[in-house]
Amino acid sequence: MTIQEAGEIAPFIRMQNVRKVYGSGDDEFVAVSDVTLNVQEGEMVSLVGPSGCGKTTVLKILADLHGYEGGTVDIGDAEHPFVPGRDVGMVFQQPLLLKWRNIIDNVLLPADILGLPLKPARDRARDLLKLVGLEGFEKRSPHELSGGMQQRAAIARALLHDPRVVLMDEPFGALDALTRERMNLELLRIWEESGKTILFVTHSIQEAVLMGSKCAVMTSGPARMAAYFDIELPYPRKLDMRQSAEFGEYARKIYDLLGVE
Ligand SMILES: Nc1ncnc2c1ncn2[C@@H]1O[C@H](COP(=O)(O)OP(=O)(O)OP(=O)(O)O)[C@@H](O)[C@H]1O
Repeated sequence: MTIQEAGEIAPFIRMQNVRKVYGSGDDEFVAVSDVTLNVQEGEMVSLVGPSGCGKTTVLKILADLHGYEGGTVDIGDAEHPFVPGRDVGMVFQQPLLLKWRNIIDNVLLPADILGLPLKPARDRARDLLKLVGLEGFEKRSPHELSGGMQQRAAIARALLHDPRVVLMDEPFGALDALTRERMNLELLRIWEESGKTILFVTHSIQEAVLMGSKCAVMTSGPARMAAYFDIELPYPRKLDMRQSAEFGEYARKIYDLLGVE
């Protein structure tokens, strides 16, 4: 019986035993040895692990920027085929705004690339700038905005073409601690309002627990998926939850999986 016949909702993203090797021959390097990950539509999955364990590689495979040598990756279904160029939004550690474009024109970049009609795209860019708290900054240059504000603009840009999945690679890693905490709460709000499926890569165990509805823990040597579990903390998530026993248990579980004393 298939999952659909059993009455369950098929996962939106299905990665089974994915293996990725860089180079060949003597230079061969196994970046990811065995990743299995099912993501339902609308989930926020935090992907946590040490540097070099293959987190970015997993995102690149999902965005179809990389092939892979073993396993299977399926996204969407036959009725709604997934087209990475159209259906993925990406946010990186650096906002990567074009300095010669003002903020709204930066947010409009995917419309230029995908050839979307400009008028509705501009209206959507305005709405998204409002969603990320940048209303009134449309005409500013990137250098006039703080690092946190620039990253908000990058999030709006990633949402412009209404992607089905947003891949975020250490999006707040370059921000100071206080701004990072504020952005964590902002992203949770944006996620709840937009209903997007988000994969969120982080090195921070606390951030992984705070942000995730699910958490994937990856370890290195060899790089593999050590665990994948629900984070059943209530919503809306709040910073002071980090002091709760329940939060502490999730954090301890991840520390144990990563072999951190
Ligand atoms: N294009 C490439 N060619 C060869 N090796 C690569 C390439 N890209 C990544 N690697 C190697 O694959 C491993 C996994 O890299 P990846 O960037 O996925 O890790 P990561 O967990 O995202 O690391 P970080 O947290 O430091 O960003 C690393 O050892 C890296 O050196």
